[in-house]
Amino acid sequence: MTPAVTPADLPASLAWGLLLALLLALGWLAHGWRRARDAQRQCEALARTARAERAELIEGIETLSEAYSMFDADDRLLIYNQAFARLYPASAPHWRPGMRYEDLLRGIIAAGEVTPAIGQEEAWLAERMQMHRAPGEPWLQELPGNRWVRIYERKTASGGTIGIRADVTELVRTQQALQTSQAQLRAIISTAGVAIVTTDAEGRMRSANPAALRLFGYELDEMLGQDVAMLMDEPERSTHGHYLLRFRQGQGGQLMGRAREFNALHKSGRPLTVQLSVSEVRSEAEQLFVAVISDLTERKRFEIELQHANEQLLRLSTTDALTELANRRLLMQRLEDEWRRGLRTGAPLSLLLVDVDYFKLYNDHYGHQAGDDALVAVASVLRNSANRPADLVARYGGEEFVLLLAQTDTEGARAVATRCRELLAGLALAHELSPLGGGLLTLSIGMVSGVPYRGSSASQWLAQADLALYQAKSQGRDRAVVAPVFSEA
Ligand SMILES: Nc1nc2c(ncn2[C@@H]2O[C@H](COP(=O)(O)OP(=O)(O)OP(=O)(O)O)[C@@H](O)[C@H]2O)c(=O)[nH]1
Repeated sequence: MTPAVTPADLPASLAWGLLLALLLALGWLAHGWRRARDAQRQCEALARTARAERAELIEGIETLSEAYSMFDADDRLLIYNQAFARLYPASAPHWRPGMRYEDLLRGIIAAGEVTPAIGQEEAWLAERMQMHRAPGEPWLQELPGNRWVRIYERKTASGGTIGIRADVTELVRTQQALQTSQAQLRAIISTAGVAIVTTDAEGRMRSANPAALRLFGYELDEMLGQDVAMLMDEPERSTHGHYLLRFRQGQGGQLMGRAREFNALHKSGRPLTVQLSVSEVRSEAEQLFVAVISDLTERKRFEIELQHANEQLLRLSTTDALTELANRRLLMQRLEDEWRRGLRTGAPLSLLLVDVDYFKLYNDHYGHQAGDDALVAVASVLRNSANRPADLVARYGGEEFVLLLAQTDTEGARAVATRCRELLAGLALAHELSPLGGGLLTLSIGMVSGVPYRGSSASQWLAQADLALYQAKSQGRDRAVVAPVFSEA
């Protein structure tokens, strides 16, 4: 049996050697422990830094108004902000870090959160994944409720994908409203009955609606880019350039927005009367003029015809058909007018009531047609006897006539009466059955002259003329008698 060796049996040098080795081992262990502890501390510090940086990153992306998402090179979800989750609220609660983009997308599609995917889910997914793998230009995605996001994706250096989504609903809706109103405007312009021509600030035509092409007779390409003066007739054609220049210099412009008549020109050279109204449309980019033009040519022609017809009607309603003298209606109007004027001004007025003598006998003897001819001849004599502009010769009825002589006193009236009888005598119209004037047609005239006064009236005055005529008849006819009703002027 081998006896046990005790330290006391070892030589002293070996003991010292062992002790040294032990001390060295202890030192080495202590060093290793310190290194391990330092490494652990470093790791903890790095982890803290990483957590702090991630927290800062999250804080940073949460401050973005846009939705933010990031997927790694394996297309697994790394990080996203709440704005991204708010865009797809139904599927977002199921998102987990590390989930694949395709699965996230399937969740969105299944929840019906992308409008164009509804009803064609697989096809849309395939197309969307292709875009996601090779992102290009930003694009618009429609979400339910006519909401819109603008999506921009790009690849990171490590092969991941960053997605930025901006809610552009308001912008898109504004554009939609604008497009709707533009479409409405286009429809109105193209179907409008009035011509609408737009020009730039230099007067070059930018657009013309179908009514404008019809009105002016041009094709659209013959008008576009041309000076709008080609549609104008003189004098507007020559002055338009100057007017436009002055308008651009801030002078003139008084015609803007006001409808006015305008001389236009058809392609054929035919003049057109149009109504023109021009408005200025000024944006930051440019200045345009919009002209609304309606054709007045037909209306103008119709107006002239109507005016002629009205004049004709007025003439007919105030003219005696046989003699073409004023009729009784016009006489009574003028008599009232002159009466009132005389009251106001104190001017004298005369009235001659003229009657053909023995006209019944004339008719009976020569026939009614000859009687008509004789009345026409008498009318002509009377007309020639009273030829001042203010005189009025009227057929009062039957074979009776009235001469209304404004601003004429008794002497003037007598002179006119004498002229009537002499002119008729000059015609020497035979009236074989008349016992007067050597078998010629003669006239009896009752006259009234004076200044109208209050308390009397035009009709009383006419009655006095009738009385004077009656006296002329009873005194033997073929004469003129003055009624003593007014103070002689
Ligand atoms: N041809 C024709 N005759 C007319 C017209 N208007 C009235 N007369 C006629 O004129 C005649 C007027 O006759 P009276 O009123 O008796 O008067 P008179 O025969 O002229 O006799 P005194 O006036 O007394 O001299 C009638 O025979 C009417 O028929 C007309 O438009 N044409």
